[in-house]
Amino acid sequence: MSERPAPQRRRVGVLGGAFDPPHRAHRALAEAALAQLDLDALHIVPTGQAWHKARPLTDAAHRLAMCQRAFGDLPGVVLDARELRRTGPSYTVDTLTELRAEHPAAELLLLLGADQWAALPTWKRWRDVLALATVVVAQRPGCVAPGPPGACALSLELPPLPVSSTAVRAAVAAGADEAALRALVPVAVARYIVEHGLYRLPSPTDP
Ligand SMILES: Nc1ncnc2c1ncn2[C@@H]1O[C@H](COP(=O)(O)OP(=O)(O)OP(=O)(O)O)[C@@H](O)[C@H]1O
Ligand SMILES: O=C(O)c1ccc[n+]([C@@H]2O[C@H](COP(=O)([O-])O)[C@@H](O)[C@H]2O)c1
Repeated sequence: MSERPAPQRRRVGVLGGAFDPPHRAHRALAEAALAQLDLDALHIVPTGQAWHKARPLTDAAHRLAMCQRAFGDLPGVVLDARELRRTGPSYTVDTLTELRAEHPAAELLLLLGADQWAALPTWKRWRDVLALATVVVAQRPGCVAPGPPGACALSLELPPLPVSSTAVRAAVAAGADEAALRALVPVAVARYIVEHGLYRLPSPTDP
């Protein structure tokens, strides 16, 4: 008697970030995850209140609109605004706990750049994060990331991409136009930044 193959567990990826703004490395990370991890869905989760970042984040509505433009066309992507709706600091353990309840049988795969993998021991209830999800790490230029002692993660194949949201904001503040921004962020995000005047330094003529 032939045995039936065990049903595949649903695989749900989670890519969280401030996305202030989303840039080409975020997009490459999402594409690599979809291509390499056999995901049924990839939740893009913009951070509500980033307790771990010193600067205030740009309005949630702008960051969500830019995520729509950066990731919305990728198959399987779910724009997940739960952290924007939640009051109080955004903790990944809360998001994963909710996703676990919504997808009880699924494997959750949490995507992290190497900097956040190295910073994991500073996260709220980080051991619970590791129990709730399989961590998948993308290397990041300039960051050697051993992760917490004894903790394991999968790694994503991704060429090193030396781009950050900090560099994008600095480029706009230094006067980069839409054409120059396209090297750093997806085309539709570059257009959105310029149309909405995001990240510009206030000029003396501004009201
Ligand atoms: N160039 C990159 N290569 C690999 N991972 C990245 C890269 N940039 C961001 N990430 C990862 O994407 C996730 C979201 O990052 P985030 O939105 O904070 O962007 P950022 O570029 O690090 O922002 P900022 O410069 O404002 O700190 C994090 O897990 C981060 O490690
Ligand atoms: O839960 C935490 O304590 C925690 C601490 C630092 C970062 N995170 C999450 O990790 C993701 C990437 O963080 P960042 O700073 O690179 O945008 C994002 O979803 C953050 O909310 C989560």
